Amino acid sequence: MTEQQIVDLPASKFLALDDVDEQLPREKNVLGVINYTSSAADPEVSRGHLRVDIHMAGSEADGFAEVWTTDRPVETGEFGGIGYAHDDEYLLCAGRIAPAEHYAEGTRVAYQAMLELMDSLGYKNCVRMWNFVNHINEDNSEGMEIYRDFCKGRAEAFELFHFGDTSVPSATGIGSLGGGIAFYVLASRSAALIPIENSKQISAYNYPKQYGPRPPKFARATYLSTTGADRISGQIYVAGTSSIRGHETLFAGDVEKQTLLALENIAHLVGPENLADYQIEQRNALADLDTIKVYVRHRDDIPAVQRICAEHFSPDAQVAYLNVDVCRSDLSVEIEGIVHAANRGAA
Ligand SMILES: C=C(O[C@@H]1C=C(C(=O)O)C=C[C@H]1O)C(=O)O
Repeated sequence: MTEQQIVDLPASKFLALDDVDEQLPREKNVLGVINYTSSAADPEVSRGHLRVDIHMAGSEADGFAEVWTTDRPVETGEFGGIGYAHDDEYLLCAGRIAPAEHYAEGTRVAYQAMLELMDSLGYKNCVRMWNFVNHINEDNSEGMEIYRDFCKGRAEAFELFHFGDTSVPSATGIGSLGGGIAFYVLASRSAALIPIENSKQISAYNYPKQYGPRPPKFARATYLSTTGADRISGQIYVAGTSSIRGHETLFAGDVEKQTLLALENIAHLVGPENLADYQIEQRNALADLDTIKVYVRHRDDIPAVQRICAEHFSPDAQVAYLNVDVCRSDLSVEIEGIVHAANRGAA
């Protein structure tokens, strides 16, 4: 594909879990269905697209399905325990690490399979990753917090594949309700990406050692556009964002203040001042965020978090609330989303 041929950008939306098959758009092909549901299942591709069940909801009524669609034909397969679907421009793949006493090695091996698959299919741009870690704040059998254990394996795998800090994807690393560790990835073949950091936060890959032996390797956001020259009409994938300034957690124990700071962090991240550092000309605000996931540690806090979010998000945005743990035990809330359609006003 040459730079002149314009490729569409990925499309995703949330559907209700019940009857998801009935609701799948008939005029499109399905790349993947990610069920945020009440049990875990290995990735599978028997229906001509990628399917994976991630244990993120106490009951099906609290869950939802994230559906990725495309106009191009979809091919599926499995490689080293990784299920995948791709349409010649975008690859969606998923893997799982069974419950274990420690996770660094299993994470490294599963990530290696995923990175090898990307290489072999020609998807060199790792756009966005989601990681769901059961017992994320508990210690492994050697006394290391499971999130830190996971971060170690991930850092090792990226290192083996020569991913420098500025080529890691934006990501989410969040608690789940069961199933060891599950992950899925969106990668692109010809669409270009720019990793974006937040000038008000230290890059996660530069966090000091107090947060674990290997830092979390992810970008704060990824700008994805059809060509490298297009700094106007791309999408922005916002990583899981929390109440962190510099590298420090702020407002521990105050969920409302933590929600407001997480929102402020996202507003700055996707806003014109931060994007100007990357010559991206978009004037986004929180109202431009869509397909939003809000992770809340304590179920009782959900109404307060919902109230604050409703004041900032577009009434038309899709927003899912999930009651799970967050990567640091002093964080009560975390928010992610995608700016799908750019607000193109010149910066
Ligand atoms: C909230 C933070 O990190 C979380 C953990 C991530 C990971 O390990 O992949 C990515 C984003 C967040 O889900 C943060 O460090 O700011």
